[in-house]
Amino acid sequence: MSTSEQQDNHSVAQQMAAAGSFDHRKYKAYPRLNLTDRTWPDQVISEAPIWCSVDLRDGNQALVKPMTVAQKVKMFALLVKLGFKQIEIGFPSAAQPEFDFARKLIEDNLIPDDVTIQVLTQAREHLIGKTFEALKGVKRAIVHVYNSTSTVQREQTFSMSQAQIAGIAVQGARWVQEYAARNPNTEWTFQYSPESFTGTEIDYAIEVCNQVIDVWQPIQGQPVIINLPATVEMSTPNVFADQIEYMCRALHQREQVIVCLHTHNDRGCGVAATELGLMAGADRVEGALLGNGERTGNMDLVTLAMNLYSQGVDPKLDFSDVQEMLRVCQECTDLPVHPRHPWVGELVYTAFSGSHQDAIRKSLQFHHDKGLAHWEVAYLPINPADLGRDYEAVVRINSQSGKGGVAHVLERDYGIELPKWMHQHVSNVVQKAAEQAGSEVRSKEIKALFDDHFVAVPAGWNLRGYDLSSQNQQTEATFRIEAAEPIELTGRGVGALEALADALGRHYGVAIKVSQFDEHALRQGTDSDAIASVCVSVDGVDSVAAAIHEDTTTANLQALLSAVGRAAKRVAGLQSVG
Ligand SMILES: CC(=O)SCCNC(=O)CCNC(=O)[C@H](O)C(C)(C)COP(=O)(O)OP(=O)(O)OC[C@H]1O[C@@H](n2cnc3c(N)ncnc32)[C@H](O)[C@@H]1OP(=O)(O)O
Ligand SMILES: CC(C)C(=O)C(=O)O
Repeated sequence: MSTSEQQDNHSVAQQMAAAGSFDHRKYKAYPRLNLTDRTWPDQVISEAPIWCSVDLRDGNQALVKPMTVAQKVKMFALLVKLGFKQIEIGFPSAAQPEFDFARKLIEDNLIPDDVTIQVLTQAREHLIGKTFEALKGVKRAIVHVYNSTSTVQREQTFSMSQAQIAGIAVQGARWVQEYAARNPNTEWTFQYSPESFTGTEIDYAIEVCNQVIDVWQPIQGQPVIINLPATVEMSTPNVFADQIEYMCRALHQREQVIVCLHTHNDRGCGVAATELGLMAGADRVEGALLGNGERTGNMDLVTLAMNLYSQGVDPKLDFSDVQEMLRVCQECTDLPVHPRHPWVGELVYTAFSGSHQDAIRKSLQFHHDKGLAHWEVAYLPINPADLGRDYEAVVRINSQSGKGGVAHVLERDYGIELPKWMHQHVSNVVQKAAEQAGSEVRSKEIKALFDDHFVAVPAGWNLRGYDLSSQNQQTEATFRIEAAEPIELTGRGVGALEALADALGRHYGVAIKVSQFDEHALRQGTDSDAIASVCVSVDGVDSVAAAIHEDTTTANLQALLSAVGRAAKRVAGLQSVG
């Protein structure tokens, strides 16, 4: 490219940037690391990493309204309850509430013996001094010092050379070491982050980290964490994993160094990058509940932990009471939770669509019948009940739903096991209501529709009583029916239903044939209640009804009577006689 072409391109880029035009040519591809002997793709995550929550620091610094001390105490208690053993509690040198919170935890003895607090500081002596002041008297703590090492920050923020920036890191490490030595009653762990690591030339990042490790000398027993942050997520997760594997190979005293990941979610892959980074050799993970944090957030601890859980790996965190976790997070951060948030959103175990509902219903039944050792249910990667969720949310009905879903709701909520031949009839009614409403049809409304359209006795078709006598498999019967004028009919057949069909057929001069019949005990209400469903053909016109009664025979007969009564508007013969 000629110099003038380059100038032209440059000025085009400047103009585009100034105009804010939507033009991808402003951006360039992230450089790949040429790691051809990578081993991470073959690794499997078989145990939980060391977790560290940064909700109270990275999460907090990203809030419109940072948490008050009281909110921080609440969040800290939640994190402890969830099982976090390492918790970054803030940046004590940044603001008085941050300092006060650290003091409160220590002075009020709020830190359980098995929990270690962590604090963040820049590599500046007065801030490090203040940080140690905030930690006075603590049993154990991780002091996390950072400075930015990226090309952009070196050139544009700090105007410093690589050596000068490495000098900040080394000096910061020395200060931390010196201040710690002045407080020997605390068990100290040191942590260093080459902040904006993903914007840093990888060999330079290695150089800086190794200089810090050389100051701290973990080999002499001093625990050291090297945290490799995707401060801004800039690449696909596989590129990040290559970087982590490369770093793990090159760090001094690797056996003594805990390698930690701290990913952000700018490209929406924070969790994926952390997972691949763990496969690439990292030991520890920092993140925030529900992915709170700067910009698009930190890596979501809940998602990562539940991803492990769903693979049969003990996450060493307890999310059995998700509702409580959501409540505290919302109270402390004032941020809503998306209904489709992985694993914990309100709608993530809900199927509205018909084919999903049908598969879930059959799969749950299969799982139950076979008593499978492992959870394998269509569309439900885990059992929602593990997170304290009930099954009501699993199938909800709108116009996208199908007959299987409607049947599922009636069975789940009311113990009504619709026979298969009835599914379509009931679904048609619910579908119409859903289309008219243009929204969800709730369980109670579905039950009301079922009652109105199938169970309610049509006026004039109420069974008042019956007498049966059976001989040689033939039943002779008398039925008392509350028609316009109460009537008494007699009939005969194999069983009571056939006898009633016979009686009605002869009375009205129509041909009545029972084509489908089903009956079962309801598990809800009194034990003896039965539900019967009948499909009859009256002069070739099909009609369906159901009846519920404590006496099974009454339920059967009433279902038949109601089905015939429902056909009355469509069959001439039924209208002409009382
Ligand atoms: C990616 C991350 O999340 S990193 C953590 C970010 N979190 C926060 O910043 C929240 C808390 N921070 C704060 O409240 C403030 O930044 C404080 C209290 C720490 C410092 O406040 P101030 O000194 O007033 O301001 P500020 O942060 O802008 O300081 C910038 C100076 O620090 C230097 N600096 C910035 N970061 C570092 C670092 N990590 N190590 C050493 N020096 C640093 C800059 O070069 C700049 O120097 P200059 O004044 O000579 O130009
Ligand atoms: C301080 C560092 C670890 C940080 O928060 C980041 O890089 O995102």
